[in-house]
Amino acid sequence: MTVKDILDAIQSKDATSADFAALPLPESYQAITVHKDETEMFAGLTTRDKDPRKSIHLDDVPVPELGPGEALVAVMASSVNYNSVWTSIFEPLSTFGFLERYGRTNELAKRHDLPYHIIGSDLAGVVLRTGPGVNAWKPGDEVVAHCLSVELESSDGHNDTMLDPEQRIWGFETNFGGLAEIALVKSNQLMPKPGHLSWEEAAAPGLVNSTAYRQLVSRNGAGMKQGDNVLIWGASGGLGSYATQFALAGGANPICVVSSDQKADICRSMGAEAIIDRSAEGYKFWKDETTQDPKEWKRFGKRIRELTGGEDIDIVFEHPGRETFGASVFVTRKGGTITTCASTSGYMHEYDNRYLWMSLKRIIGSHFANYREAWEANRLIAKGKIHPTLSKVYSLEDTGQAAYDVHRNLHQGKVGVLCLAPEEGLGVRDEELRAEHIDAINRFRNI
Ligand SMILES: C/C=C/C(=O)SCCNC(=O)CCNC(=O)[C@H](O)C(C)(C)COP(=O)(O)OP(=O)(O)OC[C@H]1O[C@@H](n2cnc3c(N)ncnc32)[C@H](O)[C@@H]1OP(=O)(O)O
Ligand SMILES: NC(=O)C1=CN([C@@H]2O[C@H](COP(=O)(O)OP(=O)(O)OC[C@H]3O[C@@H](n4cnc5c(N)ncnc54)[C@H](OP(=O)(O)O)[C@@H]3O)[C@@H](O)[C@H]2O)C=CC1
Repeated sequence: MTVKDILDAIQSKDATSADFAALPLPESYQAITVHKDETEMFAGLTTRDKDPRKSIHLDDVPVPELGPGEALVAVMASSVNYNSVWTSIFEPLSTFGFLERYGRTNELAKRHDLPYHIIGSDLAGVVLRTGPGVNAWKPGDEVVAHCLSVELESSDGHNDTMLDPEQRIWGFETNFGGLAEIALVKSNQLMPKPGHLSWEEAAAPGLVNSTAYRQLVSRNGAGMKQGDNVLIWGASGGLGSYATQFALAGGANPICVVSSDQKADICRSMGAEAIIDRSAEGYKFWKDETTQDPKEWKRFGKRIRELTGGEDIDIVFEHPGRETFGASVFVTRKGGTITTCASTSGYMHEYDNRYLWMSLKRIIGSHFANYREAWEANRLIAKGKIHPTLSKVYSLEDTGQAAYDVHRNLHQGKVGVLCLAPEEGLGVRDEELRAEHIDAINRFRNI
């Protein structure tokens, strides 16, 4: 039995759940990995010079044992997230530390502590097997998986599953991720695959869409409301392309920051009007490595006021971090909110606290999304209210190049990866809904 037999079953129109359940599992499968004995390979290099193409491997790996409450999924497609870039350059720390720590928690979790890390935090595919106690899903179900892995044995996470003390991001802080032909997930990560999308389109939004939903829309994040001026950094990037859609769909006013004409055009085509090209306008918030330039914050704020008819920002959707955070705090209106989920350019932020406290602003930390938020975000995709922002699609063996593109900011929106899917465009079940939204679905393709 090989993965080819699994693919044949997925592509046959008449395979039943019983047929999938009867398929023997292969002994091994292909997966994108990083290796524990290579974690020092980039020592001494700058972040920019660490090349994911050198650390990312395509390996044959054994199928992991299936535990209670878990599912093995045949992965048709996945996508590249920035967390896989971090893993592949071993920053800010090697993810093998996460796997070791997880492995120490219980007997079953020991499976995750291996000398290789199968990465990837998105998937679209078909359930192959479910473990004891799983009733909601069965072999043959077409699914996407969100990346929240929690144990929920502590009451801390019972109101908001992101607050579980054993909260992990699947494929980053756990093993057996989605950039592979088969993945292991907790069954509570599974959600129905939106029927109007192909495998690679369905695999694209998961992580970033859910994160943007919590960070911007949810009451756990900024709780955006109609009319809010929302400053969105990287507005055509992974997170930003969903934040922009949420702002527009929610009646807010996105002020989109991008770094090229092409990206400005993408934001315009999504429906945004207020756009700032940070490259063309040359903002330099730091005079040198340790000194910021408040004059540049003011120039940036003035530009925002020009675009808003004199208004300041209600919500900043932050993730670049050190480079932009001082400006973000400054341009926020009295009582406004800066919500942050990342620090791509550096995690030791500096800002002038007088502008925060004197103007009663708030900084909110946000991370991925809880079970419910991830489900709500996926529902919006399934209803055609929010669309995938898939640009380019790579083969599994070219994942290193795909991660390189994201690391070097050469990409637009989301970058997809075909895992078992032999070509793009497969897996669409609802042609009618697709036809209704085809332009929006294709907006980012091949640019
Ligand atoms: C969905 C996608 C998301 C993304 O893409 S996010 C971007 C990628 N992610 C990242 O870049 C984050 C990577 N992770 C990290 O960098 C680290 O993961 C953290 C900095 C988040 C945490 O580091 P850690 O080593 O796990 O925690 P500690 O707090 O540095 O050390 C733990 C030790 O510190 C003790 N401790 C914690 N809180 C307190 C306290 N309040 N007072 C005293 N001690 C404390 C603990 O007990 C423990 O101790 P003991 O080492 O002895 O076990
Ligand atoms: N905590 C969480 O749950 C999550 C955290 N993240 C983190 O968020 C960050 C962004 O992820 P994602 O959106 O997928 O990545 P992308 O690279 O797809 O998009 C980020 C965009 O931010 C802009 N940007 C990058 N650096 C800077 C800078 N120095 N100043 C201003 N703008 C900048 C770029 O747009 P442009 O050049 O057009 O301005 C870029 O396209 C990563 O660090 C990632 O790890 C992501 C998802 C979830």
